[in-house]
Amino acid sequence: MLDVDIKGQVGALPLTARFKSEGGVTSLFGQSGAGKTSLTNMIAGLIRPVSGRITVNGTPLFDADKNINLAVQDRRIGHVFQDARLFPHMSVRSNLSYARWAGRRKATRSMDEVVQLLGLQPLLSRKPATLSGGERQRVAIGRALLSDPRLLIMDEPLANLDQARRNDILPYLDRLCAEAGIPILYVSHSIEEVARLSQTLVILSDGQTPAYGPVAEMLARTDLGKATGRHEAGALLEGTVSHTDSAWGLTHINIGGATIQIPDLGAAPGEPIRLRIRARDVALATEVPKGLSIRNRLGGTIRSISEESGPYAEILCSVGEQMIRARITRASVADLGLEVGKTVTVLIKSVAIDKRQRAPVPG
Ligand SMILES: Nc1ncnc2c1ncn2[C@@H]1O[C@H](COP(=O)(O)OP(=O)(O)OP(=O)(O)O)[C@@H](O)[C@H]1O
Repeated sequence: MLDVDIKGQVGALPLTARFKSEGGVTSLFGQSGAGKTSLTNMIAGLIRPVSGRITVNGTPLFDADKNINLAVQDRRIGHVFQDARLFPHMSVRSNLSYARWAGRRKATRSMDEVVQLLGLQPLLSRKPATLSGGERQRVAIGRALLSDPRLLIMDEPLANLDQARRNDILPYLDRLCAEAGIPILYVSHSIEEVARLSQTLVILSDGQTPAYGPVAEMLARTDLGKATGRHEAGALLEGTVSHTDSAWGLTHINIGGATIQIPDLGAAPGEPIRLRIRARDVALATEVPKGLSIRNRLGGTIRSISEESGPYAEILCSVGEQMIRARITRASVADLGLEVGKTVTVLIKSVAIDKRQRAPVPG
């Protein structure tokens, strides 16, 4: 449980942050300069807020009214930065054991467990300079975990990696987020990472937290366009694998009352899956179309239409209990007579959903 309600100042930027999360992975999402790093530095004790309080699992780290301001080392926060910051002269094994020693606590996780979780065994005798950026970040995460933190802060851990290295490390982050057993604050300006890894999403915009809540709910909100970035708009569907049609190479995902077909994921029936569907990959029809190549045709109801002046409109549709966003032209909205409450067929191209957008539902 993470409870933050603080005001502070970083250079010229006044920062006011208020959010609560029930644990698991909380993502702090915002554009560059929104104040993400400054906020995590306040939580970690590197910058002092002017007022308010910060509580992790019931322990106050900072409370201006009660004059509580725990020192950085007493906050027990594992901090993973964009650059791994490993000791260059030490092997991976020594970097990990140093963290354990520096933590000086009875760690809840053994070295073997952490090595296993992050796939570090083949790297143990190597020096940081011989590792790839993704491998270095995995070691940095392992080191942070071994200091037995009460909270793990990851500040854009993938920011310095190219797409191929990101794809290498993401499955480890999936496991970490599902199995870490401690709250994680994950800072990112990639909506893909946020949608994949987190349960709670906190939006940070111009030093303010205008909204926070369950990630699927937040991504379905069309009023947060400025903070989340329009081009990335999409919605998160949660479902389970029904079966894979190997003749056509398609996995069928049950999203509760409807099925979506996507390129074969190699996932077993029953496996929980998250799918981020980008708004620009969704089209709407007022009648069930015939002679169309798009396989995913879901019955939906329009719940909101964004008021915009540009050429595009964002439409939020409910499909069963889930929400899907469509980005279409305002001209189409007018031509088709789309309005709130109208039933539509939601069309999603199967090929638009690739493996990079698939994500397991964190446990
Ligand atoms: N020590 C400082 N002194 C003065 N201004 C600062 C300081 N640190 C940060 N700022 C300013 O505060 C604002 C927020 O910076 P911050 O690094 O927290 O943003 P961010 O959301 O983490 O950005 P990015 O995604 O680019 O890392 C920026 O305008 C930055 O220039």
